[in-house]
Formats: sequence, structure tokens, C-alpha cells
Amino acid sequence: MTNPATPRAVTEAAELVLPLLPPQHLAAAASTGRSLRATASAVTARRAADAAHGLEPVPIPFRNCVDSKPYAYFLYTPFSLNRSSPGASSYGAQPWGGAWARPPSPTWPRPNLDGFPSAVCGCACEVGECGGPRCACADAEAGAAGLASEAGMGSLRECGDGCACAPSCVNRQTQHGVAVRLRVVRHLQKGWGLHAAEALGRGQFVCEYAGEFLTTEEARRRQKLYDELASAGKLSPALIVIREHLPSGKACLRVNIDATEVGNVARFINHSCDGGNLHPVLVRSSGSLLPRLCFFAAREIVEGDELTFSYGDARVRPNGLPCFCGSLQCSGVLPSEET
Ligand SMILES: C[S@@+](CC[C@H](N)C(=O)[O-])C[C@H]1O[C@@H](n2cnc3c(N)ncnc32)[C@H](O)[C@@H]1O
Repeated sequence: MTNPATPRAVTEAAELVLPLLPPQHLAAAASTGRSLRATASAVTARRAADAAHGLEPVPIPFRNCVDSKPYAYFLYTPFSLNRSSPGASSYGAQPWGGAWARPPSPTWPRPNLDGFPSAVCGCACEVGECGGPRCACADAEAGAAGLASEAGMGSLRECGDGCACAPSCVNRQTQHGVAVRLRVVRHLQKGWGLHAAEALGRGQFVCEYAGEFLTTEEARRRQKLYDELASAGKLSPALIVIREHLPSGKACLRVNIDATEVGNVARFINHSCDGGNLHPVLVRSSGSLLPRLCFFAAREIVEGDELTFSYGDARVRPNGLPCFCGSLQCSGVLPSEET
């Protein structure tokens, strides 16, 4: 009988298993011998080359000139998931950095945009009519890319699951994933940050904020835990709470998205006290239950600029975390609010 554990068989098995491991286990595997060390370094190099795990239309590399961390480890989802949606449970282990070319890309745009069953309502436009005055999904009040109002949260309506139009419809600009060139850059004080790797025009779509949709109860439970870990410098939380207000000022809709463990590249966007260069826009797609938070360039952005937005105005935590946004308006403390 031949021994199946030949060096080649070990390498092949390692190529399959190591991409499933988080960094600490990858390092442990690398310390066991030369062949695993070589495979582990190849996995690390491929991870550093694409924060999007091959799941966006273009790769989004990490760049670190500050310390020795090659990448940030998290599970990637290009779209928000609700915890009961198909696919959510498979997020326990996601291969990242394997030798195969690229994992199968998601279909763009994907059906079921918010992960909830969609309603049958939308437009029945002829080809090329979508977004125009006769389209039921057009938003007469929102300006180009929902940027009519510069301050605060914009809003935009898009075609969606309930519409008869094709995926190539012009009124689906936020449904094709991250199509602009970005990179994730390490900062001395802020950790990782998202930067433009090409010039972006004002109003250009950058990315959605994707993660897990949470109930408010679960969001409060996680926020408490994250606050403790963040104060001890052990975690960079990425849980965002979106509140949509009635003209009366009373909150009418609250959406909690947590991109801390499972999210997309928007989880790297840092705060700026001057409002930053990204405009957050709530996008409603016909047939979807929940709006999605999307970011557009609020002005012309040059290659290399860090992309930022304001996390909010409230600072309720007595010992808030220090802010290093560097803007003239910097208050010195990161925003915090009761969740
Ligand atoms: C959504 S994450 C942004 C990505 C994060 N920098 C990372 O390394 O993963 C939010 C966390 O980033 C850090 N952060 C964001 N903006 C900052 C700022 N202006 N100054 C200091 N830290 C900041 C804080 O730790 C905050 O809790």
C-alpha cells in the first residue's frame, strides 16, 4: 500500500484547507513546516491583494506602510443579509486566498436586494424609459444620485425585483457592486481606511454599506459588547444604525446593519467631523422591504484621497474614543449614541 501523504498530496490538501483559516490558525499551520509555510504565505499574499475576497467586480487591495498587518480578517458579503436569509448560515467559514482564479462572482444585479422576500410592485417601462418621468420608480424629488440636498442623508428610488426591466436598466446604479477602484490603507491612529484608487466624479456611486441586518434588540446587545472591546483597543466595530425621521422629527424607521464580522468594504470607511467626501443616501428599490445605505462621492475626489463620512453629531459616551480625522472642525472625540 502506498502512503497517500506525499509532499504533493500535503500541498494540495493545504491549498484547500488553509484558505478557510483565520489569521491566527493560518500562522499556527505555517509554523509546522516548510511546505505549509509556503502555502500559508501564498494565501496571505492573495488575501492582501483583495479585501473583497473576489466577490466584487474589481479587486480592492490592502496597502500597509505603517505596521506588519497584511490584511484585516472578516467574512465578505457584497449585499446585506438578514440572519434567516439563504446563505447567511454558510458564513461560518468562507475560503479566502485560495489558488483558484476567483470564486464565482455574484450575479449583478442580484434579485432579492435586501435579503427579504420581495413584493410584487414596480414599473412596467418599455426599454430605455426607466428613471424617466413616466417610470413608476423614478424619484422626482431626488436630484442626480440623490444629491439634491448636500447635508444629511439623501434618498433615491431605483428599479428592483418588482420591475419588469432588465438588469442593465439605468435606474439600478447601486446594484452592480463596487465598480470603482478602491484600496484599503493602514493609518497609524485610525486603523484601516478606505481610499480612492482612481479619480471619482461628484455624484458617482462608490459602494453600499453591506452587513447583517439586525433587530434592535440584537443591535443593542452587540453594541454593548463592541463598546467594551473598542475601549480596550481590541476591536474596530462597524455597526451602523440608520434612523429615518418623519418631518415631525419623530423616528419612524430604524435599520441596524452590522459589518463587523460579515460585511463589505464600506466597513473600512472612517469618520470625519467635517462630514467627509461621501454622501450617504438611502436607496429604495421597488419590491424591497428595507432601504439600503449607499455612498456617493459628495464632490470631485482625486486618486489617493481617503473616503470618509460623518458617523453623526451625538457624543453621549462619557469617555468617547479619540478622533483623528484631522479636519479643521475635529471635535477630538468620535461620535457615539445610545443604540
Ligand atoms: C467602521 S470602522 C472603520 C474601519 C476601521 N478603522 C478599521 O480599522 O477596521 C470604525 C472604527 O474605526 C476607527 N475610526 C474611524 N474613524 C476614526 C477617526 N476619525 N479617528 C480615529 N479612529 C477612527 C474607530 O476605531 C471606529 O470604531
